[in-house]
Amino acid sequence: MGYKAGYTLDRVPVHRRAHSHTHSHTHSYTTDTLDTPISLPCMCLDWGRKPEYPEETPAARGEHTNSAHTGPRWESNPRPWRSKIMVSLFLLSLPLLPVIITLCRSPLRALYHRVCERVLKVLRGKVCVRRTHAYIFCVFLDEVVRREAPLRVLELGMHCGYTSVRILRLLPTSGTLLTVEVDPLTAEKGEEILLVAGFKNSQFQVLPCSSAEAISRLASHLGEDLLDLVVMDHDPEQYLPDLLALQRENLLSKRSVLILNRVAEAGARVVLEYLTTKPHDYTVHQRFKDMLEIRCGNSESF
Ligand SMILES: C[S@@+](CC[C@H](N)C(=O)[O-])C[C@H]1O[C@@H](n2cnc3c(N)ncnc32)[C@H](O)[C@@H]1O
Repeated sequence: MGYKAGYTLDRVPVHRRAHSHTHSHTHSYTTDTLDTPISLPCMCLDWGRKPEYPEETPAARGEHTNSAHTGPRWESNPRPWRSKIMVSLFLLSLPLLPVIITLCRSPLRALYHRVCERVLKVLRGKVCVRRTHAYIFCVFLDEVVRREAPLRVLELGMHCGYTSVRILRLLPTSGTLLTVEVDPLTAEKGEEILLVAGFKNSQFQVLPCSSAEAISRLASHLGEDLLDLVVMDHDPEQYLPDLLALQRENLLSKRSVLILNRVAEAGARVVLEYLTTKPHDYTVHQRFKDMLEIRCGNSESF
């Protein structure tokens, strides 16, 4: 089999070494640590391309592509394992890329810094908005729970239990929390979090179902009691249907308090409109950003 001219990394023409090998390759470079030349074009950039050496494919040699190899694979077809090694080396060196760019003094470094700054800015903006909202909502909620010291609390939308923990830690000793989460897996994790946080099953109950379903079964959980506090943090489109269901089931008293989160969302508009049409039944006690505290009954009932 013939060869074409090429040079090793130490500038030795390839043909001197290629004689001792059964294969030689076009545009090959070798290092002293490897016995056979490495075909650089084969490394990783030729995925999906047609074979550069059609005469060396198993098909061209009359072999079936799935046939079992009798000898070591690298002897009959050396490229795949070399390619894998080179791809692995390339991938392993990727984490070093920022260090290399930072060390070299070039316009590339300035560009790299600018890209990093932009990415951080975008990420920081997104993360902060969410964190701030969750935090402000909990501060808002904490203040109401401290002030009202509710004994029976219903939370709609537990997710993984962050607000549940905040409520539970402020409840009076005999206070209990019923919390609803429609996603069963999330409800399971949320319950685990409450238990790990140190709360007991006598203090809370997780209802893994929709808010509508939970409300229809709530009387059996509450017995003679009514709800002192209802926290709506699930689906804003469900706020009005759920409020109407709570009324129908006679689960609210003249002293019940409702906390609604994310009322700026389009789905919550109908509940706000409804509340304005019932000034004798509901009073907006405070509004902060998109959070509302509503009292059942007008201000004279308090
Ligand atoms: C914004 S997250 C609640 C966050 C939680 N209160 C906290 O701060 O930790 C809304 C949750 O409500 C759940 N959810 C949405 N619609 C629901 C429904 N109709 N009934 C019960 N849960 C619902 C979602 O699965 C989601 O986990």
